[in-house]
Amino acid sequence: MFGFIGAGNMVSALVKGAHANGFLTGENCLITDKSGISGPALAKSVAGRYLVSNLEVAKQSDVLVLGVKPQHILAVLAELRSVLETHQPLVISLAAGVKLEDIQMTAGSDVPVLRMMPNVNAAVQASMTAIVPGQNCTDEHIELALKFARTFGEAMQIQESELPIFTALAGCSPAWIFDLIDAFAMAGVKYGISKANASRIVTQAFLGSATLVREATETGTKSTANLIDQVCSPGGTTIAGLLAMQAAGSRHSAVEAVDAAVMQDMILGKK
Ligand SMILES: NC(=O)C1=CN([C@@H]2O[C@H](COP(=O)(O)OP(=O)(O)OC[C@H]3O[C@@H](n4cnc5c(N)ncnc54)[C@H](O)[C@@H]3O)[C@@H](O)[C@H]2O)C=CC1
Ligand SMILES: O=C(O)[C@@H]1CCC=N1
Repeated sequence: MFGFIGAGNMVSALVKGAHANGFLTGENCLITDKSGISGPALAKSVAGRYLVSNLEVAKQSDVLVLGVKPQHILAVLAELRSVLETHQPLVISLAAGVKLEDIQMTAGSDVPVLRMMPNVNAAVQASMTAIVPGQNCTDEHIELALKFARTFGEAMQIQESELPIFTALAGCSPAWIFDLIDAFAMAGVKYGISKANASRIVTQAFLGSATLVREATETGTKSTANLIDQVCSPGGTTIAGLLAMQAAGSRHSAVEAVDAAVMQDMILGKK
């Protein structure tokens, strides 16, 4: 049985993806949340069960996914500690920043705990998800977590020290990419194209470009630099635009975004 505490943006995306895959069904999915609004709606959408109590969900779950904000996760775990110690479900934390050490200490020293960092693209089964197992996780726990994560996209096991940068590059980057898509679409609007058409055009450009990069790098045929050269005709429109974009700080702004996200991860971990 999979239990979810919190039914906000991330859990909704993840449950939707795993349900579309057929992994989560009405039979193996329990959901609760504090608002009492998003939880019942999410449970209904996947024919799962909504329970009002975090404790009840913890008691009935073999895998317990904590989808509350980082600021709330330790309080939620503390409230569940005695049930977790007796029942020992695999506890999966989605929280950015909050360290395994703190999760373990609050959940109980024998409880298997694991950090998972998915992203909102899980809703369309296109997440890039990392897992970091805690000291009590067996090979079976790790396999189960990877199997679960692969129902809503790609997954990899990493070290906890790599999680801040993974969170920036995979967890946060969808928002940055949505913002870029919106910015290019607005430029289209400036030149008289409707926002809907401009968004459609730009979205297809992002999709196609990502697909091409993946194919070229997986087959080892071309690097991203080769692909850039392929589009920039000498004296052409692309090189003029690319140099303008770089002069405006596009490369630097990508690094700045990552630096700020990594810094915020550290701040969340200290709270
Ligand atoms: N939104 C995203 O793209 C990603 C979020 N995450 C992580 O996922 C977690 C959830 O983030 P979001 O879904 O964006 O937040 P959200 O604010 O959309 O959802 C939080 C949910 O937790 C529930 N909640 C709050 N306190 C509770 C309590 N005491 N008991 C039961 N339910 C409670 C709320 O009712 C709500 O359903 C965070 O820890 C975040 O770091 C990780 C990767 C990506
Ligand atoms: O903004 C956040 O803190 C969460 C973690 C990664 C994406 N959203």
